[in-house]
Amino acid sequence: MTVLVAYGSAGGGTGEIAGWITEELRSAGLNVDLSPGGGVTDVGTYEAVILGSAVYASGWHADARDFTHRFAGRFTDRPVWLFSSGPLDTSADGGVLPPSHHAELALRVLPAREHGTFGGRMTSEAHGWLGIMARQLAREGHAGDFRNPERIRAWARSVAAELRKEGPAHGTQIEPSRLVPVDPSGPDGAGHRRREP
Ligand SMILES: Cc1cc2nc3c(=O)[nH]c(=O)nc-3n(C[C@H](O)[C@H](O)[C@H](O)COP(=O)(O)O)c2cc1C
Repeated sequence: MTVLVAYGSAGGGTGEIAGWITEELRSAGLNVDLSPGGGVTDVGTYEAVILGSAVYASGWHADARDFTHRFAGRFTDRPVWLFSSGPLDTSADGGVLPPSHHAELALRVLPAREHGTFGGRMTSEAHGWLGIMARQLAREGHAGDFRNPERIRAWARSVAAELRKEGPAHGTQIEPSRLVPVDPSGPDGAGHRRREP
């Protein structure tokens, strides 16, 4: 089974998380391609996808947003998992955090079966605008690495176990007729959304 791990990351912290997830999936015997979401042009060959993003100002990185819009409605018969990396504290390890509106949209339109939130990382060595913000956040006491590799790796192992148990033929089964168009001119217009029951 070939799995795509795609991500949006400005400072590299979320890219590293995607790398940890990739390692766990490969250890479980899965073939995995790892790529920034913006570089993915074709998802036809993948039997499952994990899409993750850093959170900035309560929203997803452009690479993850673009992936969502580009491939809306393409995973009705294949499983998708989502993750966000953001909080600069340990709140993500303390319970389920609500998804951002971009993650909420991706859950509906890809569609995806689950969204997990992991802590983020902000270091004052970041360059450019990130560095300026990071130094500001550091002054306010928010800088640090709040990612939890063990929790992230355990999450990836549970995804791998689900994939191996279900096999390639059993994805998130949503009939195309249950997808209805949304206004693509709207701020979150992405082609389709799941029809309300
Ligand atoms: C300007 C700025 C805004 C941020 N806004 C949020 C936010 O709204 N919610 C959140 O959970 N984390 C927020 N963060 C924290 C980032 O999501 C976190 O640092 C993340 O690990 C960055 O990932 P990256 O290194 O892959 O870009 C913000 C960080 C910066 C610098």
